[in-house]
Order: sequence, then C-alpha cells, then structure tokens
Amino acid sequence: MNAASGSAIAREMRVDADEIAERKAFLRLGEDDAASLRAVHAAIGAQGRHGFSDAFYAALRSRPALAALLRDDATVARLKAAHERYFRELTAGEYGTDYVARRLEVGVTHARIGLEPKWYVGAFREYLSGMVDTLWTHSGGRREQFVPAFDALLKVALFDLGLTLDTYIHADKRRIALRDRAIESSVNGVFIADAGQPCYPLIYVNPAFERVLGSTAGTIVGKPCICRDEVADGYAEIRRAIAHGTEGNTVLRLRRADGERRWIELFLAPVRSEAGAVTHFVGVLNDVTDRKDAEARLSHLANHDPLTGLPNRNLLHDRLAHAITRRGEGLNAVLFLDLDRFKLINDSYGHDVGDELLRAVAARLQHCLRAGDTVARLGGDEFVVLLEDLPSVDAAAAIAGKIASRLSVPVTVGERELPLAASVGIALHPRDGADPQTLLKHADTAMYRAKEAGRGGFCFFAGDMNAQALQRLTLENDLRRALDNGELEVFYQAQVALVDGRLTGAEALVRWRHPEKGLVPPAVFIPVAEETGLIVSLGEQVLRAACHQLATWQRQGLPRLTVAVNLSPRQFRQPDLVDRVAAILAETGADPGWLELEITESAAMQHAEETIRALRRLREMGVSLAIDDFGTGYSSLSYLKRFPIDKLKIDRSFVQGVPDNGDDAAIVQAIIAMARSLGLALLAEGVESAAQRDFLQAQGCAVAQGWLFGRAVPAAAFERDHLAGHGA
Ligand SMILES: Nc1nc2c(ncn2[C@@H]2O[C@H](COP(=O)(O)O[C@H]3[C@@H](O)[C@H](n4cnc5c(=O)[nH]c(N)nc54)O[C@@H]3COP(=O)(O)O)[C@@H](O)[C@H]2O)c(=O)[nH]1
Repeated sequence: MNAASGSAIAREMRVDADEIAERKAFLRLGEDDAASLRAVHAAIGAQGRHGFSDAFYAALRSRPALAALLRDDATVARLKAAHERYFRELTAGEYGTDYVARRLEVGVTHARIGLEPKWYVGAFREYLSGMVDTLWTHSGGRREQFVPAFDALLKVALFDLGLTLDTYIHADKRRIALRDRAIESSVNGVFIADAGQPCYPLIYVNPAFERVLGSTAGTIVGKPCICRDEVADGYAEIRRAIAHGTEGNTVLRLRRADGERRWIELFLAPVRSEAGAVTHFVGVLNDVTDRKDAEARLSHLANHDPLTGLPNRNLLHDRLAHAITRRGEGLNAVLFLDLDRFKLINDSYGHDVGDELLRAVAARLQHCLRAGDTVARLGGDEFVVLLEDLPSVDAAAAIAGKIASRLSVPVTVGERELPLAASVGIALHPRDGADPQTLLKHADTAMYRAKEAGRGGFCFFAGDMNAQALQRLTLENDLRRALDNGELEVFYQAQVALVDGRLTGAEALVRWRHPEKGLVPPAVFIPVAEETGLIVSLGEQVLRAACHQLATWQRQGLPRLTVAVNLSPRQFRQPDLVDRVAAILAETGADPGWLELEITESAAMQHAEETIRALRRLREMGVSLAIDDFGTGYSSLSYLKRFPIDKLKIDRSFVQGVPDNGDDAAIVQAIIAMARSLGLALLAEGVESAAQRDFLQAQGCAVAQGWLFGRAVPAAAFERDHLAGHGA
C-alpha cells in the first residue's frame, strides 16, 4: 500500500462517520470518556515530554525482529514524531473523522514497513502500561477518579487498536486484490493446477489462458492439466518437472478448442505450502506459433535451396554427419551429380530455361528415390544424393544407374526439348571416408572421372583418384603458364589426294613443348583446356599461328592449299567467334580461301540453328568448313543438309577397321554415299596402311590424311617434307 492520505484510506476502508459512530457505540466510547481523558491530558502530556518516546523506541529496538525493522534512524525519527503527536492526541478528547484518519495512516505505515500486528500490539501495551502509573498518581489513589479515566483510556486504546488492525487486514486484501487483478489482466495465460489430485486438475485459469486455448474457464476448470497418456513431444520435460517438484518449461503443439493446432510455450513451477509440500502448480503459457513459424521459415531458408526447395549444402552436411554417426550395418552412399552441358543450355536459352531444367531435374531425382533418401542441390548444376544404410555396393550402383538413366531423358521446357544427361560419382561410407567433407570430395572426384569416361554414366571413387585429381590440377596450372609463355607449337599433318599423292592441304595440330616433360600430346591437355575454358585462348593462339603460317606460304607463292584448324565446341559457342576469326585473318593477312575450320559433328548438332547461322557467316567470309570425326555423333540428316559445309572428315575409328571389318566398311561406304548425295567433299582420317588407302580410293574417297602420308610435324619439317619444290 502506498502512502495514501488517511482520509483516502478511510474512504477505501469505508470508515465513514456512521462506521466511526458504530464502532464507538459498541465500545461505549462516549462524551463522558472524552471528558475523563481531557481531565488527565495535561498529566499524561507531561509524561510524554520526559523522553517517553526515546525509552519506548529503545525498548522496541531491543528486540531483534524489531531492531531489524527499525534499523534506519530516519524512519525511527519519523515514527517518534508521529508517536509524540499520537501521545498528544490520545487523551485530547477528540475522536472524530480526523482522528480516525490519522490512526489509519499510522496503521498503513506500520503495514508498509512490515511491522506485524503482534509487534504492534506488544508495543501498544508497553505504551499503555506506562500511562497507568501516571493515571494512578493523578487520581491521588482515588478509585472513583482512576477507574473512569483508565476505562476511557482502555476504550480509546481499543478503538485505535481496532482501526489499526483493520488497516493490516485491508492492506492484505488490497495486495491480494491487486495480485488477482494483475493475473487477470496479464497477457500471458496463467493457470493453477491442484498437485494433490490425479492428473492435476486445473483450479484456476485467467482470461488470457482462455484466449490462448480458445476455451472458457467454465469448460476447463476441473479438467486434467496433464493428461495421463500424453506422449507428445515436450510433455516429457513437464512430467520431469512435476516428478521432481522443480520448474520446467517446454513448447507444446496443442489443439485449441476450435481444432486449430498451435505452438504453446509453457512455464511450470511448483507452489509449496509453508511446510514445503508441493500443493499446486502455477503455469504460464503463451501462443508462440508466429515465432515458431518464423523460425521454421528461417531455418528452411538456411537449409534449403530456394530454386528447387531441395536441402542445401548445410542440411546435406547435417544429414551426412548424422548418417555417419548412426550405427548400422549398411553403407552410406554419397552420389555427386553434375549435369552434362548444363552451362551450354543456360548460356544459350537463358537462365529461366536453365532454372526450369534444374527444377525438373530435382523433381525427377525425388521421384526415383525413397522418402528417406536425401536429394540436395549444392548450387549450379550440382546435386548430391545421400543414400543411407544400403545393403551393398551393388545397391548403390543400381540406384546410380537408375538416376543416370532417368536423367538421360530429355526435358521439355516450354516448346523446347532439352537434352539431358548427368555424370554421377559415388563415394561410400565407411569405405571412402569417415567425414562429410571427405566423402563429398571423393564423390566429386569420382564424378569427374565419370564425366571423362563418357558423359551420362556413373563411377565409384577409387583410392588413386585424388592423386590423379592433383595431377590434373598441376596440369591445368602448367597449361595456363604454357599459354602465357608460348610453350604451344603448331604442327602440320599433310592431307593428300589419293589418286596421285598430291598435297591438298594440312591440318594444324597443337603440341605442347613442356619444359620438363617434353612434348605433351593434345589428347592429354585438350580435354583439360576444354573443361577449364582455357581452350578459347589456346584455340586462338593456334588459329593465329596457323594463319601466320599460311600467309607465309601464300607469300612464298605456293599453289593454293587448305590449312585446317580445329575449333573446339567451347570456342564454337563463343558469340563473337566469327568476329574473332575475321580479326585474326585481317591481322595476319591470311587468305580466308586457304583456311578451313573443323568442328566436330556433336558440337555442330548441339545447337543446330545457331551453328547454321555461325557457319553461314564464316562461309560468307570465304572460309571453308569441315565436319570433323564424322560418323561418331548422331547427325540429323535434315540438319546436315542445311549446314553450309564443304567437307566431311570420316573418323579414323572407322578407317582403321577397313577393309576387313565389315561394319566399318559399311559405315565408310554409307558416309561416302551420303557426302556424294549432299555434294560434299570427303577426307578420310587416320589412314595408316595401303590397304586402307586402296579401299577408300575404290569407294570414291578422294582425299586422306594419316601416318601413311606423314605424321604431324613442325612447319619447317612440313615444308621440307611436303612443300619442297613447290616454291617454299
Ligand atoms: N580444339 C583443338 N583440338 C586439337 C588441336 N590440336 C589437336 N587437337 C585435338 O586433339 C586430339 C588429339 O590430336 P593429335 O594427338 O594431334 O592427333 C591428331 C593426329 O595426330 C591423329 N592422327 C592423324 N593420322 C593418324 C593415323 O594415321 N593414326 C592415328 N592413330 N592417329 C592419327 O589424329 C588426330 C587428328 O584428329 P582430328 O582433329 O579429329 O582430325 C584430336 O582430337 C585433335 O582434334 C587444336 O589446335 N585445337
């Protein structure tokens, strides 16, 4: 209770004039009593002037419990002043509303400082006893004077005592009422459950509790607080707290009265009797559904790929770590997937199409796996599948095969049918690693091996792959240096007319003169260059060198010959390829009519329409065009007819089989017939024997290239071997 004025307290306690009159009447405190006291007032007042208060408070402070309350000298000084005032008023004979108000104020002050009624009553006795002697002396030992005065003093003292004790009761009531109103006004749901009954029935719930759970107190008070068979998540913590009589808190998924499921955070604490026994539980609860939803959204964002909704690297990592620690008999397989040629699709058709393709891949992967398997996207076109507790290596292979096969079916995006293929690398736990990083790294390494082995397949990790990966990295670094240091050289291999062995042209073939390793064959470094993108600058160096060379041969007055330069698929996909070729021709002064550009059949078919446009522009510049490795891809004849090309180069894998291998012979014959019907020139690659040469010539192939006519050699050797006597 705060320091309210006595009259305000009186109003609150309803101690008005009528109440005062009733109290006085019951005590028989009347005017004659007032007169008796007024008669002794002066004598008693004199007693108060002689250090009565000091002695009184010294007596009070001698009791340890009171000394603790009266430790503060300022408070004691204030109390003494009030006490002396009271002393003056007690026998003054005025016991109306002002007097009452002051008494109530004193009671409130006592209650506020924590002076319990027992101390107050005891102290009051001390106070009164001190007056008896004064009264007796003042009466001069006359009973008829002493008794009325003492009786009047007793009545006033009891009148005061009653008022003061009522202020204590009122202060308690007020405190309890405030607590009740605070609990009722709380925004947190509050309940009290009876700890002495089975299932701890609710005995009180506040309005916020009703709002949170959508039920009225009438329907839930008396109902069990913790259901006997409740096993839902979160209840265990509450059961534990109840069993140990301790505090507990948890978050529960509860169903509101209207059926809606909400997340409720609950704090529970035991309420103990004075003897320490748990008699009740008090609980505070809140609806934390919005917070939980936000947390769930954040956690989803942190753990999932926004494009496909699949788990991301984080979550994969967690699941993989969990799978590793789980003790099981089976194997865990990490499948690292990379889409073949995805970048090409993305670059050619735009990111929207690329995104659509990735979503389709995600859906296919999920479709062909069990619910317990994890499909994650790491970014770009990299996906990882985690298969837990597999019975055997074969099971991993079977699933990898299934994935590769499902991902080999083209995806339709809008009106486009996009070719699809994925290379899959597999690492097994525990065989290939004991932690997520190692397993992922090894699966990645195996994936590269799968890619090298031919796209659209899968490959298990093998112990020596890391060494190979390192070798490959070294090769890549060396190649970068080689490009800067001019370690690449262009060799030339002769192309001859079969009818008379006359030189018709040369193929420019790159060689790498490695400072330590010597001559490195292109089959070793071209795939690395292609994968890393270095092929673009490598290809340009070769084209520039070949154009310089042919410009030199032109200036030497040689009869016209074509110099064929390979264009890698990646180079061919460069949007400014045609401008680059034109710039190199201009820079070197080479005659475009002497230049032939070779693109592989598969590169040409990948983007047939774009290919046609690029080839047309090159053709318009006067450059001739050849399809390399013909027969190894799956050319669409309709496209082939539309390609503005001049020549087909029969792949050496077919040439090698002729004339003995019937299949190869049939293929070579079919290619020759096709070229003839399309009006295209022909060249057979890889002719090593006279028998091959004769067969090809007999079938109508006019020009060939191969070791039979000469290996690829530096320009000077080529001039010596093939151009001597022709002006070089
Ligand atoms: N993008 C570029 N690719 C290039 C470039 N230079 C070469 N390459 C490609 O590298 C692959 C291997 O080339 P290489 O080792 O030079 O092999 C070529 C010939 O040496 C070889 N050949 C020629 N005759 C014979 C023969 O009788 N037998 C036999 N076993 N091999 C022979 O064939 C290769 C030429 O192939 P192709 O280009 O398909 O005509 C190879 O794929 C090259 O294309 C470059 O500058 N850029």
